[in-house]
Amino acid sequence: MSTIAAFYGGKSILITGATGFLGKVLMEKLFRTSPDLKVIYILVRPKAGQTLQQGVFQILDSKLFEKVKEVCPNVHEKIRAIYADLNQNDFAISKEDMQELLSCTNIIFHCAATVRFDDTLRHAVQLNVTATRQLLLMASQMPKLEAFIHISTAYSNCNLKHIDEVIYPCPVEPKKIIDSLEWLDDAIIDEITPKLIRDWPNIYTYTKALGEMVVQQESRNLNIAIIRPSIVGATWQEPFPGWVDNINGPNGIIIATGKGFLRAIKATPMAVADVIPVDTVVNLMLAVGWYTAVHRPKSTLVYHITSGNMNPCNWHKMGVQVLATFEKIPFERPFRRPNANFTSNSFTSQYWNAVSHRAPAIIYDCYLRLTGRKPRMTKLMNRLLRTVSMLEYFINRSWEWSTYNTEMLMSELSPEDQRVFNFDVRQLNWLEYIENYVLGVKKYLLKEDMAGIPKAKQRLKRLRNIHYLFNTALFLIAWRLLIARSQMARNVWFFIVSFCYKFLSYFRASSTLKV
Ligand SMILES: CCCCCCCCCCCCCCCCCCCCCCCCCCCC(=O)SCCNC(=O)CCNC(=O)[C@H](O)C(C)(C)COP(=O)(O)OP(=O)(O)OC[C@H]1O[C@@H](n2cnc3c(N)ncnc32)[C@H](O)[C@@H]1OP(=O)(O)O
Ligand SMILES: NC(=O)C1=CN([C@@H]2O[C@H](COP(=O)(O)OP(=O)(O)OC[C@H]3O[C@@H](n4cnc5c(N)ncnc54)[C@H](OP(=O)(O)O)[C@@H]3O)[C@@H](O)[C@H]2O)C=CC1
Repeated sequence: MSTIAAFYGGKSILITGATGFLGKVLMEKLFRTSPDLKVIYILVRPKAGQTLQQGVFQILDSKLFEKVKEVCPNVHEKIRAIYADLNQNDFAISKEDMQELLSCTNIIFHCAATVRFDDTLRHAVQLNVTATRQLLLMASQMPKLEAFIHISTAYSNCNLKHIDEVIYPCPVEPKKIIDSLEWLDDAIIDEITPKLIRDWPNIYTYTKALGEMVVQQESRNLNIAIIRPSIVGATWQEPFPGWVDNINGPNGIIIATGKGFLRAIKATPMAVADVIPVDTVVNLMLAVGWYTAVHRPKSTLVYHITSGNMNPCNWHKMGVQVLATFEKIPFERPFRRPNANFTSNSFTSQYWNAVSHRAPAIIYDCYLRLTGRKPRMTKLMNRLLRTVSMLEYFINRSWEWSTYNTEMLMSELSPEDQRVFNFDVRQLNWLEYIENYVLGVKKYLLKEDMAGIPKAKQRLKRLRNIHYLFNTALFLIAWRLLIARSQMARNVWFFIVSFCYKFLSYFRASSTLKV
């Protein structure tokens, strides 16, 4: 029997961000390995036109929870959804619900966050910093609390090249920022944001760093641990390979490439693609929850869950395998044939954007106009290029994350726990993982049927022929224009034509002689 699975039996667990990508996989694993847990409280913000119960059923109806329903048929009775908005004071939780949470919770997993790179500083601080502070305050009033697990990101200190499993101080105290946001107006906040975030690439990573500082400062005598995953990708093994449910990070790029919208990207091919499967992250989270509660380390431990130092894969290898998978399993109705160029040069990148992205979009919009339809491709392309430009920072650099605490924890687990809660990324086969990832994007994100593959392959052939035809026509037009303007081009042209003519005459003469 797994010690970790047994530990969660009979426990009341509070999860924030349970409706998100990581939160759902966490709940699934908890129910599957510890079906005898008492209850999972989830803090859910109200959604228009949906009751809390409908929201829970929607989550449980997903394919992700199919196995759970077999091992834990009464799973819906063990989820207690609580109305909460982490942007509000006291999270807008009712008095009764708050009382229940305070008196019953044993373990907290704090996953909720805004992961948008372009959020306003006010909103990102509210969610990633102030809400964390408020949750810690709540935690300090929970008599039965055994562990508080805070989910941060490996990029919270991405302004450094080598990152240790420690909490780094931020230049400005989180409390000062929280206080000043109360009285500063939005226009001034926008103005000072670049000065505040300094060498962090975006508001998201900056506010996650502030969130960690808050955890350190407000930890009181709680048992706390911080987990820092790198780029969280589709499931590797559990409950089945390839599960994804949002377009963040690589997912959107895989769709844009597979659909033929994105054909070049400014990336450093040899930079480490530090993707980490979501089930690996969840296994570490559960192991950390157990270790923190049972072993009660004296200080707040930080755990890195990254792939680069143990089993590195670079963007070149990842890109080549993604493209190879599109050959076998193409996406339906692509705009152009998937192809991609990596370039680390700004000038070449702009050239590709003009030739491979903007020009085809303009041509397609002209076609839509001519056929009486509303043009839309240029707008879509501009939004995509804006998104890609925001991700570029992360695909043009490599970082080194130390993983002493994560390795220490691995060595503390029994062989059974190492198997059930496997977070040893050295066993990951990248080629297999990437293929399943792309397949998962097709099935679970795009909801495409595998029966459509032959038709998609036919369409790709047609697109290839159109591509060749278009390039030949373009070449001939360019050549014709060149001939009209340059004596040298004319001479070359006449030389080639007369050479071909002589060759053909010789060939005809020699074949006539043979007869
Ligand atoms: C040398 C030779 C090599 C040969 C081979 C070459 C092959 C190359 C081919 C490439 C194959 C693919 C391989 C994978 C490459 C992957 C690159 C991946 C980069 C990953 C970087 C991740 C960085 C992670 C850092 C930190 C990790 C974390 O801690 S948290 C999670 C990260 N958070 C996010 O990812 C959120 C980012 N998103 C946002 O902030 C917002 O979405 C936005 C600001 C980018 C856009 O916001 P907007 O207001 O416009 O609205 P929104 O509704 O959100 O979306 C608008 C449109 O944009 C599309 N969209 C959104 N996200 C993505 C995305 N990631 N990729 C692509 N498209 C995206 C979305 O569909 C919307 O489209 P429309 O509705 O049609 O307008
Ligand atoms: N995905 C990744 O690549 C990485 C993620 N992380 C970290 O992992 C954690 C989870 O990320 P992930 O699951 O990918 O993110 P998602 O965006 O998928 O999920 C975010 C969750 O937070 C909830 N949330 C947002 N705002 C509020 C609010 N005001 N009140 C209540 N709940 C709210 C969302 O609820 P709703 O469903 O209502 O929107 C959702 O459940 C985050 O802390 C993130 O920083 C770290 C590294 C990489």
